[in-house]
Amino acid sequence: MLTIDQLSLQLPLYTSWWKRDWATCLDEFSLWVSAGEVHAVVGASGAGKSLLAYAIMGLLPTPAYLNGQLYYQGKPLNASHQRQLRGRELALIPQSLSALDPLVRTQRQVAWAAQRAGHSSAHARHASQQALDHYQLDARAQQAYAHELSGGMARRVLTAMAHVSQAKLVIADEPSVGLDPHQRQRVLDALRELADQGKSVILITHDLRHALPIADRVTIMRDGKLVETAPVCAFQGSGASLTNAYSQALWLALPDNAFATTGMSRRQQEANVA
Ligand SMILES: Nc1ncnc2c1ncn2[C@@H]1O[C@H](COP(=O)(O)OP(=O)(O)OP(=O)(O)O)[C@@H](O)[C@H]1O
Ligand code: NI
Repeated sequence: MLTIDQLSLQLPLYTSWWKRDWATCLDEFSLWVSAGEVHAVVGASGAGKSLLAYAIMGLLPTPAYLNGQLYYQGKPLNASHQRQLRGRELALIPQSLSALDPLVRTQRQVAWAAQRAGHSSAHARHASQQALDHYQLDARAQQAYAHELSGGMARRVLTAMAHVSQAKLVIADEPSVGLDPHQRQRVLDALRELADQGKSVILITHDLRHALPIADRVTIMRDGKLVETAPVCAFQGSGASLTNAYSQALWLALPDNAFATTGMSRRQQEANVA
C-alpha cells in the first residue's frame, strides 16, 4: 500500500538571524505498510514522527530538502499525486488541534470532510452524523466552534473527519493524547476496525502501551532514524526477540515490565537507552 524508501529530510535551522544551517530531521528512514495493517511508529518527542506524517501527506513546511522515495500502491507518490489523494485516499488525524477551522461549527466541519471525500451532500450529512455519534460528540459539541471544544473533544472531531473520509490510508498522529481511558479505547478500536476493513493505518505515538494492543507491527524511531521494525509479538517477556537495545529498553521501561525478567535495574535500562 505505502512504501517509504530511504527518506531523508532536512529543514532550516537558524543558529542566529543571519546564519542558516540545515538540520537532518529524517535520516534514510524506511517503512512499508500493507492493506489491513495497523503499523505503529513509536518514538520520543522530537524523533521526527510528525514530520514523517507530513512528508507522506505532502504537507512539509518550505523550504525543505527531501530525498528518497515514497510509493503508494506501487506508484511514486509525488506532490501532485499527494494533492489529489489528500482528504480522499490519504487522511491525516493531525497532532495539532489548530488544524480545525475556527470559523466553522463541528457538525459542518465533519460534513465538509465527508463531501470532500466524494459523498453526495445527503450521504455526507448521514455519514458525518454517524461519526459524530460514534465519537460521542453530543448536540452541544456538534454546534460548537473549535475554541469551544475541550482538547479531547477537538481530537475526536479530527478523528471523526478522518473516519468519514473513507481513506485507504489513515495516519493518526498521537490520536489519543488528552483522551480519558474510555475515549482512548474507542479511538484506538476505531483505528483497528479501519484496518480490519482492509485499510492501512499508521499510528504515531510516543507511548508503546497504546500501540501494542492494536498494532500488527511496530517501528521504533529515534532522532529521525529507524531503530527497528518488529511484529507486535516481539514485545513480550524480556524482549529477547527485539534486535535493538533501545527497543528493548523502551519495552522494559513500561510500568508492567519494570525490573522485568532480565533482572536489569532501571538504571541499567536507562544506561542501555543512552
Ligand atoms: N517546521 C520545522 N522547522 C524546523 N525544524 C522542525 C520543524 N518541525 C519540526 N522540526 C524539528 O524536527 C524534529 C522532529 O519534529 P517532529 O515534530 O516530527 O517530532 P515528533 O516525533 O512528532 O515529536 P512529538 O512527539 O513531540 O510530537 C524536532 O527536532 C523539531 O524541532
Ligand atoms: Ni509529533
